Amino acid sequence: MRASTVSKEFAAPDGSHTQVLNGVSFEAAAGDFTVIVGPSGSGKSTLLHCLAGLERPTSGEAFLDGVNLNELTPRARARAYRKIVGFVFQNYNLIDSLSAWENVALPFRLDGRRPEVSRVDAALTVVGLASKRKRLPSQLSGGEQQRVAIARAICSEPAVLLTDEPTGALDDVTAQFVFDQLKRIAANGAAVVTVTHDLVAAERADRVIVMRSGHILYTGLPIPATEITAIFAAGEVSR
Ligand SMILES: Nc1ncnc2c1ncn2[C@@H]1O[C@H](COP(=O)(O)OP(=O)(O)OP(=O)(O)O)[C@@H](O)[C@H]1O
Repeated sequence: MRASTVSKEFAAPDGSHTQVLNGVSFEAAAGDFTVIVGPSGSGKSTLLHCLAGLERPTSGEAFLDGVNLNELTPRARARAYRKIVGFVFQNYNLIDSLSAWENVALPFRLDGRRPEVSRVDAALTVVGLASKRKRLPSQLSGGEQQRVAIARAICSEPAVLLTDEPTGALDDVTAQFVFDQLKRIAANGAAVVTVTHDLVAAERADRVIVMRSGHILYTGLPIPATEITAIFAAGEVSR
């Protein structure tokens, strides 16, 4: 997945405009676990939404498997996303009336296919929820619901996995576990892109992107959390 000079401007009802992304470019390579960090409001989620096709960039392009998404019809774009991209966003989008297992199996049903039982079971095992597979979302904690959403996203073995704060509702140990799983999914060949506020966890990624005010200020190998904080504060790369 590649973003090329992506900009995004939001229009307010009073006619004013907010420039949220300013010509952002980067590539998330297959096999890499890329983490996006930045202060609150720096444009991380907006970037992820543009990559996920949920927001249309004001200008710039996003490429999936080398295909420019702007050049596809909405239907072809939706199909490309369903086939290639998995998402975990902040509101986990679980269906209340379905069990954890059924929620994880949902993408198969939406695709008109019978769920592959072994894959659904394996995905729930990866996130440590095999024993709670029959529970409804309302019978799970927030962190467990988040992990069901992760299991659902990884179940279809997407080539690109986009996750927004996947560990936001988790304790440190479980968060580390989830990060390790994301890293493993990348090591198995997917391009995994994760937005997080966890700067220490970011040190374990393959690549880090540091954003501020809609710009990418650093992209490269992981750097210590203290250096990232310095970039947030100074607005420039400290090395
Ligand atoms: N639909 C919208 N209309 C207007 N402004 C928006 C909209 N969505 C986001 N913004 C603004 O864009 C800026 C970036 O938001 P975004 O959610 O991308 O930031 P973020 O870095 O993910 O922040 P956080 O870490 O707090 O989740 C914010 O100032 C936000 O208020």
